[in-house]
Amino acid sequence: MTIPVLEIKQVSKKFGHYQALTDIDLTINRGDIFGLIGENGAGKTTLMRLITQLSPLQQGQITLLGETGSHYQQALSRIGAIIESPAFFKKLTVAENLKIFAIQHGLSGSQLIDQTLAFVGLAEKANTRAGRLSLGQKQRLGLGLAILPQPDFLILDEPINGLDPAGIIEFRQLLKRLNQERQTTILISSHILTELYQVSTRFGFIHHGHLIQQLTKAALDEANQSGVLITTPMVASAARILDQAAYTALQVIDDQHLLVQATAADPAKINQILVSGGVAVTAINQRTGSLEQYYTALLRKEGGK
Ligand SMILES: Nc1ncnc2c1ncn2[C@@H]1O[C@H](COP(=O)(O)OP(=O)(O)OP(=O)(O)O)[C@@H](O)[C@H]1O
Repeated sequence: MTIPVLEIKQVSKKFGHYQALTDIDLTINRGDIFGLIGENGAGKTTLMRLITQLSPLQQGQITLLGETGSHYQQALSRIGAIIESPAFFKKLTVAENLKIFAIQHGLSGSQLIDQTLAFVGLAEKANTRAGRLSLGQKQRLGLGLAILPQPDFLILDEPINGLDPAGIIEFRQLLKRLNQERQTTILISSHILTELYQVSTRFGFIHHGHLIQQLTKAALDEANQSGVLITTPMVASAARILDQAAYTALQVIDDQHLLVQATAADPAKINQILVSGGVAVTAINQRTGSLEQYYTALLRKEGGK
């Protein structure tokens, strides 16, 4: 059964005359890891700030964990968030930071703190001042603070920024464990699309404040099928000729690109068929689909509108 954790309806946001978000409709269901993708300034942080009420909602409706209006605050106590950089007291130790956060949130028990330290891999740094942690350890402390209240829903804005490759992998594993072991639903933004692809179960693309597309990982994989990518100024003729030559799984990506969706297709043979049919081929490549390619193609389409 799908249970919505977050329902955003027709949300728009303006800063003065600047329209930062326009008519956003988005539902995140329990168990999702929702990857939010967009260029710098697209509106990702603004959306997260609206959800967490760090910024006032001007237009539209947001329902969080089934609550809206005057009960929204109650729902907020059941979520964890890292928006922009994680905030903590630099002069206090890691354990003291967690303790203060626990007190602020009406949580008690050193067991919870120990558990959280172990979960984020900071048990050995419990008595280190937070300001002395490495960047990756700081990110983990940020995550520790966010998950301390055992939230149902976690909002993470660029949580892996600045991490080294090993740190990124560790962070990914932490998020997957949270999702699988504690059924935590996660909304995460990142510019590292290879990483976002690994961790997310659904994706949403924001462009100039519009949510231009949402899709599941399965749908993305299907749309992103590997195959042979043909670049040609004669896409329509190329498609007709290949169809006649029994290449039926064809995807016209845009007016310059055509994909033959068959992993076993031979680029040299396809090239020969096209050239002998009088089609000019600018380039022909074996393609392995990726989130990055999908996103680039989506932006190309948006740019062409
Ligand atoms: N408080 C504010 N006042 C005025 N403009 C703002 C404010 N906050 C955000 N904006 C503008 O709204 C737009 C969206 O910003 P936002 O921070 O949401 O983008 P983003 O998608 O998170 O980008 P990035 O990937 O760079 O973090 C930007 O053009 C930004 O300059």
